[in-house]
Amino acid sequence: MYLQKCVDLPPQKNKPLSAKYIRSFAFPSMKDRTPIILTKVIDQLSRDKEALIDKHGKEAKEDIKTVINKLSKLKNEMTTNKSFTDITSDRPDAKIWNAELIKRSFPDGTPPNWFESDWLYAECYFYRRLKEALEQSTYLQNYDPFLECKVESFVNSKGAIIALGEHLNSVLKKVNTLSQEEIRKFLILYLKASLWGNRCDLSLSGGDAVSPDSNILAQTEKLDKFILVDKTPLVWKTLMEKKGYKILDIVLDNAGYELFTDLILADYLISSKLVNKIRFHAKSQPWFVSDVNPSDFEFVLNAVTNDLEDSTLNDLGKKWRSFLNSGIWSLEAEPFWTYFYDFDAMKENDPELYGKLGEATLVIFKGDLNYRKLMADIHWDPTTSFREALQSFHPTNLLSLRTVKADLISGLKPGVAENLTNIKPDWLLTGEYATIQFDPCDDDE
Ligand SMILES: O=P(O)(O)OC[C@H]1O[C@](O)(CO)[C@@H](O)[C@@H]1O
Ligand SMILES: [Mn+2]
Repeated sequence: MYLQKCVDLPPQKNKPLSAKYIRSFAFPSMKDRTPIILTKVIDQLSRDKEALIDKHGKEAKEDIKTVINKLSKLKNEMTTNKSFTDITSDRPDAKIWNAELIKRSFPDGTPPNWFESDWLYAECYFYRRLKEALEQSTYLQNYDPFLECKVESFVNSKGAIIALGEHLNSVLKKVNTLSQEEIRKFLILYLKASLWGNRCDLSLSGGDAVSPDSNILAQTEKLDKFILVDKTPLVWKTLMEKKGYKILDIVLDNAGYELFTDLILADYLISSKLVNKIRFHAKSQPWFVSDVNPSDFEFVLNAVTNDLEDSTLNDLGKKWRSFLNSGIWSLEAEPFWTYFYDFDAMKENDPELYGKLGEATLVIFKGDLNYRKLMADIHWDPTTSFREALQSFHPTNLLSLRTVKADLISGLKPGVAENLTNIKPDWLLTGEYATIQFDPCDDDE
């Protein structure tokens, strides 16, 4: 039986998460959630078939059929726990994936599989296989099966988007006369809006739309009790103490509403002169359903600029475009973000990117998957310090804004995790709770 090697255990202390532990979130995620995501991709392709044929001609029909067959085969491989196969692709990253497959093979040479591997590796491999099927086609090379649900998430959040946009606009009108205290207060407010934006990922919901409360700014205070660690004072201190030219990196998570909250924060940081330049980091391929690709970034910018109902949004959109044109903002999509690597592995495997992040005064990591990578996807004792859990990853001052959606965490005070387990056994999985965690730059110590 294919699940024979799974054990009836919860995640194991100080070990990477894996679907082999039946009482961990990785198990139902690999058994049910990922195959559902794949089924939805196949359904989406079937729905888009006519439009794709209209666009590319009837030759596309066979092409779509071949991709659907490959994806159905992938689903079967996953649900019957088949061994992983090499990535067949001309893209340079294939070599890295294929070398990893050998590295992770069992002692008898059998390649890794879906349920016994580390969960992070298996999940990332899934999205790489999805891309492989598209890459091998003629007409679907750049097809994004998650595009429609990402667009929908933006459209469904319109109320919250307008409210946030108008709030920022009214603050920026008086930005030059704000006191230090007011500048600090609004920084914290927009950091929290961006944090709670992370509740709206579409991977946990399997692609179903999740809409934010349209009154998110009024909500942030009420939500404070769900923030288990709040290091916002250190963000303020860091930005205040550092003099001269300040670069901020934002390692983005989800498209749609969450991206909009990130752009609001980024605008505020530039307009209040807390930083001088912001580099956004997106994913270069469809990733964990709702993660931002460069085209999703473009979509949000265009949607905001051309919004027919709200001229405040139009003004923000024009300003954001000018930030991009002048280089005050930039958008990058380095391959490292769509590998299987955790961030402890960055220094060794992408020293250039590690060095680049080191140029920044602060790097913000958004969301749950980035958090998992920060933690090397290890089930730490919850009282392990955030710093220790980061292991070798200390490129510069680092901030994580995460709503808690997977069974790992660090930096909690003794007793907090146990208490939450008593009152809400699934507290690690629902996105209701959040953490704002900070690691200072080594040079500052
Ligand atoms: O968009 P986020 O916040 O990274 O969340 C992604 C979801 O995907 C996972 O990383 C695993 O599928 C979960 O941990 C989380 O539910
Ligand atoms: Mn995501």
